[in-house]
Amino acid sequence: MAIISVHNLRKTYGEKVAVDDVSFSVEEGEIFGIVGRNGAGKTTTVECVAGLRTPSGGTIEYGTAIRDLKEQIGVQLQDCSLPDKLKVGEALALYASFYSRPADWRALLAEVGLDPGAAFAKLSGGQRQRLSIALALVGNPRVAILDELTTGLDPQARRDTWELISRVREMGVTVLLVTHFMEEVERLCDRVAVISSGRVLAVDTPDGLIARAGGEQRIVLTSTAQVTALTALPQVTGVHRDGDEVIVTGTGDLLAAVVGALPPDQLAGLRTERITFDDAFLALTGHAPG
Ligand SMILES: Nc1ncnc2c1ncn2[C@@H]1O[C@H](COP(=O)(O)OP(=O)(O)OP(=O)(O)O)[C@@H](O)[C@H]1O
Repeated sequence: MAIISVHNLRKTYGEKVAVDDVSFSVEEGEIFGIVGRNGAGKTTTVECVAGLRTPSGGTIEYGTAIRDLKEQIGVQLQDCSLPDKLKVGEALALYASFYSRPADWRALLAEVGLDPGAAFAKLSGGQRQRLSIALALVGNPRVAILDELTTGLDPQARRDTWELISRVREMGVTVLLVTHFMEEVERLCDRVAVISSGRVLAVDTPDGLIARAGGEQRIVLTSTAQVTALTALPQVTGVHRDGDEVIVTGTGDLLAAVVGALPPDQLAGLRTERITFDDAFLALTGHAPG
């Protein structure tokens, strides 16, 4: 049963079409990713889902678990900011007072690993993001919308935040995650909608999207390899140099074809690489994420 179903969503700001035609459904209990580069329409889409913006067209349906958007959809939007001197515990207590059935905010703070006595100004980037997750959860929502949570975080803080997002799902909260980090999508999301210029290009599992990239494989060789011998192979779809390496992409039995086409001394350092969600994104949208 879908907890959120978006049908042909459109949102314009004057002449500007921010969201052109977006449709997707989020199942209860999943982490659903919305991925696309800057300006693709991700934030506008989730703001419409959260009831913070009025769509210009299309419909958004909610499952029976959502009776009141404000109560049952918790939102963490980009750039959370609070008064410098406000303490973490005070912020949680204040936000809890907005809801009819708030979570136990002390337990929530323990879960995200924050000291209730810490002042907002003293928090690191990662701690601020953990606070924003706690604020999104304090109303005991059924769905949490998390928008670009890990942008600007160092790798450790990003990994900690990913762990926390997994725990949010384990608490039974459905997560709608906006991101342009492909690694985040691969690690966290059950399914993902790829958005470009206000339109959905694909909705699938991360693995499904990778498979859609044409079942392409990639082989990396040292730069002494004879590129012309490779481009003539029917299995090869692309050859390009990247610094000291030659990257060969293709389909079918690419490895055997490449090994057969080159003398052994040119096969030194040969390795095969897994196609990543990054590659799939590139194949779908024609441009790199971010
Ligand atoms: N209030 C607004 N008024 C006018 N244009 C807007 C407004 N909000 C967003 N836009 C424009 O709509 C388009 C989609 O913006 P949106 O913020 O939804 O994209 P996004 O995918 O979330 O991008 P980002 O990753 O940069 O946040 C952009 O071109 C943006 O400049």
